Amino acid sequence: MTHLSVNVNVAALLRNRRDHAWPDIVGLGRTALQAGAFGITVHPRPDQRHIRPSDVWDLRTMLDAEFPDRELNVEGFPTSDFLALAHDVRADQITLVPDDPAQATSDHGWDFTAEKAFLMPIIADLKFNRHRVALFADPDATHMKAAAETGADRVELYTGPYGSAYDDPVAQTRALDRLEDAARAAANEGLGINAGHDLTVEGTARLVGRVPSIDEVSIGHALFCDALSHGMAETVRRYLVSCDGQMNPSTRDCS
Ligand SMILES: CC(=O)[C@@H](O)[C@H](O)COP(=O)(O)O
Ligand SMILES: NCC(=O)COP(=O)(O)O
Repeated sequence: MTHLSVNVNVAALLRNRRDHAWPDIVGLGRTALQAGAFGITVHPRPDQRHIRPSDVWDLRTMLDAEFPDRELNVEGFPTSDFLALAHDVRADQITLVPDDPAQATSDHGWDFTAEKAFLMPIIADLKFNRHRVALFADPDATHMKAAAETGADRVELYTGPYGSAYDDPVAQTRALDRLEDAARAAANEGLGINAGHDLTVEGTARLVGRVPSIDEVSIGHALFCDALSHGMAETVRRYLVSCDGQMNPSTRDCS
């Protein structure tokens, strides 16, 4: 079964628009977990455009008190501030992403060969402190040997090109083939496989149907769009069906 980790970045983006106490990030996370999500993902960026360190602490407090069997996945570029936060909140999983602070969003994986010397000591220290380490990776089978050589536990396959090809069947199939090849290569190197970015309820079902070995998908943007129409609990239930590789009977309505 592919685990679902709900990324709550966009709820924090909405909260910061007026900086009131709503939407309630922790409350939405709680509803997602109550509906069956395996975990919560956050990406505290340096400019705090959405998730703030205080949000991460609040989510950790809720998880410890109410869902000790679920996980907190903290994503970000390994600055000293980021690593200190991820360590101090006892992130179950830390997903290292090669984002420049000015980037609009995450849109590429690591250059594992060029960044190996930089990443290896960081990964070794995180694993020593009992964090699972995932590295954001382009879906390229030829990159997986170098990814494994960093010592990481998993790769998170970047699904942006796949997700954005929702209206181009040829491009979507090509992207899905790349993801399947990359996942196979990652598994052959002993890496666990996560996936994320621009996944929808339909795209997740197709992806997991093709690559059932995926350990975890982290989904935020499309899931919250759907939750505007269907509510968080029902939306999570739909994404859990997709994480089983099954198409939902309901259509995705992001209106
Ligand atoms: C790593 C990745 O693809 C996403 O998890 C990322 O967190 C998206 O960041 P924004 O929500 O800031 O676009
Ligand atoms: N790692 C992907 C993630 O956490 C959420 O990405 P998105 O669904 O908001 O594009």
